[in-house]
Amino acid sequence: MSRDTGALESEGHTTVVYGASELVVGPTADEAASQDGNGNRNGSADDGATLETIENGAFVAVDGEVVAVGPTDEIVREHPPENADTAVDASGRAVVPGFVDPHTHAVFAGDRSDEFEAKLEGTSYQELLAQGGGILRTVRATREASLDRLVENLLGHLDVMLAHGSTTVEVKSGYGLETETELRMLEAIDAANERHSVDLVSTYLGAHAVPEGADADEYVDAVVDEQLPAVAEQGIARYCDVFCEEGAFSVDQSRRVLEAGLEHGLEPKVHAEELSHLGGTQLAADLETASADHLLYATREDVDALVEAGTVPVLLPGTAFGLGEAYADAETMLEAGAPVAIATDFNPNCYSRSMEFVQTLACVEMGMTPAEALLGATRNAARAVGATDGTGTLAVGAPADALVLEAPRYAHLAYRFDTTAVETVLKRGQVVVENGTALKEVRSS
Ligand SMILES: N=CN[C@@H](CCC(=O)O)C(=O)O
Ligand SMILES: [Zn+2]
Repeated sequence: MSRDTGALESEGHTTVVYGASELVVGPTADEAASQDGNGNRNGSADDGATLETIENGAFVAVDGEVVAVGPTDEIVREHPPENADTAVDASGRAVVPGFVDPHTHAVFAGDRSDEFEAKLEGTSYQELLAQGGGILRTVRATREASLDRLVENLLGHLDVMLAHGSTTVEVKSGYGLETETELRMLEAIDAANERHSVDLVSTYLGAHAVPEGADADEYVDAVVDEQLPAVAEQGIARYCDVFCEEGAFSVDQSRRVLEAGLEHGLEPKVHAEELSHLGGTQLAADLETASADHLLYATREDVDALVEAGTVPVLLPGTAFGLGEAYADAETMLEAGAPVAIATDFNPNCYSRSMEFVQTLACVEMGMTPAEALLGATRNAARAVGATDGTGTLAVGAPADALVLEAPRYAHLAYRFDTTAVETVLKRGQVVVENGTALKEVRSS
């Protein structure tokens, strides 16, 4: 993740956001200090107790970094809004940290809307894949797409994500399944990160599917011997991920890929227990991966292993929603003390770019509270992508990535499921979305 790229120059810039009916700073101090920091399940049952909020709150940022947070009267006395380069009157509005979307496949080409219709008629996700559809179909379209096309597609998605409050987004490769296209996807992510004010975290996912006509073991050889060294040489991926699933990669094959990634300096992540229980979660715990993602079929033992390993469970309720599957057991994870994160999983099989909708699903379908969902979309999501600089909070020292809601309470994020509740987005202390519309400064050429 790069903080000095994108369209924004923040040197010397001062920002004051004041008058917020509810300013969400982040998790309560105790939780932030604790190992789990998951919210209310181990402590108070009071929803609001999980987040530090300030009534009539304000914050100040200098050079895109929060330098003061507190009650508006105290803050504006020291930092009069009229002296600031950016001043936002948030009266009657909740202000929350910008969302971190820690799991997306947002760079791709092609259209799979007809597969949605096939699924409605009863064809399963795995059947589509076995017929050369699904991921393999997007692979064919992505291999044919130029770098410029992929960058433009991704920038368009980032505009939508930003307007829905995502200020940091993880993006995976995985629709190339050969060196040239995997590198082109990672280059597209790198180029979009340079040009767009959303911060991107880049993940290499060469082991996303077995290419058509290939043998899985031989393909793993190609990932380990050819793709990974080439990706590492370019230095444009932070993480290495693998789809550990029947019909994709076994636990042993997944381990080979992730261990080879580690040798090349890429931190591991796993798509685990999405469509069946295969053992990817135990592998994640064994390798102490940054995150284990999906977890629809994870057992209590798996969850305990994740907690022990300090691996963040990333839940993707949009995928279960789209596939009509049962949801991951978030409540068991929270009760076990796991710092549950949530993500869109935006991809051609899960067409949602909205972390707000994900918060609604987290609450309505997975039994999370609005506070747990917001923590999952901010601080815990930041942990899943290794952002340890305060991203996902508005505490002093954190990047000043903030959302002003067209609503008086943060609970509206999960409560509403119509249009966006996000009115204004600040990235590193500068307004990049106003009245729900991305400003042209969001992108550079
Ligand atoms: N499950 C594997 N990968 C994606 C889906 C990608 C696709 O269907 O194109 C996921 O995380 O949901
Ligand atoms: Zn995924």
